[in-house]
Amino acid sequence: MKFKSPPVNSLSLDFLTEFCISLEKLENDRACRGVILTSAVPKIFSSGLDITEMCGKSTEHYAEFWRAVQEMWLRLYSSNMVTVAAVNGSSPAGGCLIALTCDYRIMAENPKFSIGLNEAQLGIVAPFWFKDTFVNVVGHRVAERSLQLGSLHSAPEAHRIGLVDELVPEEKLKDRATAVMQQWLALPDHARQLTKTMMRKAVLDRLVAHREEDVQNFISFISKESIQKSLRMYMEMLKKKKS
Ligand SMILES: CCCCCCCC/C=C\C=C\CC(=O)SCCNC(=O)CCNC(=O)[C@H](O)C(C)(C)COP(=O)(O)OP(=O)(O)OC[C@H]1O[C@@H](n2cnc3c(N)ncnc32)[C@H](O)[C@@H]1OP(=O)(O)O
Repeated sequence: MKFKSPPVNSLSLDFLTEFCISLEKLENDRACRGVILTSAVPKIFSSGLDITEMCGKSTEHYAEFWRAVQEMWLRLYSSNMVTVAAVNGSSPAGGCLIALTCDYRIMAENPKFSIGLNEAQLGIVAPFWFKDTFVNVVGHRVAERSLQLGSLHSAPEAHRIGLVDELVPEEKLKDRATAVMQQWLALPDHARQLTKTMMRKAVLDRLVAHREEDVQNFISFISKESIQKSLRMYMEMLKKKKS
């Protein structure tokens, strides 16, 4: 599956809805046992949640948007398919979450590409299920430091801390992702799927049990004037960086 929402594959409500529909179709297709996620946009895997969806909108819109973010994560983290992220560009925040939610991450070894949960840099807080997914990949200490600092890690550093499983030259990314997929698909599906469920169930159950509470927390957090101001300033900073 190739993300193609230029300029930066930001995760808008439309993007998330289409992503979930595509994932559901693949999940229901018995002939499909695995999916490789990558980007058709040069240099960017995904720029994370679309900030414009979280600025100056109604409470109803925030609720709908956040439910779509939750749905994307719940479907991908609990997928029966083998999921491999072929990270061919930068991947901050929600983009990093997508990669973390997969079974395996391969990143192009370009030191200009960065990845991480940088929410703190925007003055926002990564929700508990972003944090749980991160901890499950890199461990508590690395996750804590990285989250508090809102670190964006260069590709080599991301590999060193275990955020990505391997680095390959960009031109070899597709072949390597295919080889990894074949390796994972060589196992009997039922054994691999039950193991995956066992490893991820507690974290998935936690969001399922607190889903509506999480929506309400998001709404009250994002509606605060101080948070809206931080997001507006961040968007302005992104635009200024260009000029
Ligand atoms: C107490 C507990 C409560 C818990 C409550 C939970 C609250 C949680 C709330 C939110 C969680 C959010 C997670 C996120 O994912 S937030 C998004 C974070 N993303 C980023 O920080 C990335 C920002 N973007 C960049 O760093 C760069 O754009 C980059 C991706 C590196 C690409 O750089 P470049 O190629 O140079 O492109 P430009 O910067 O020029 O960008 C092109 C245009 O795209 C716009 N843009 C970029 N990113 C986003 C985005 N995420 N959303 C919307 N729009 C984005 C950018 O402004 C440019 O627009 P324009 O051409 O009009 O100037």
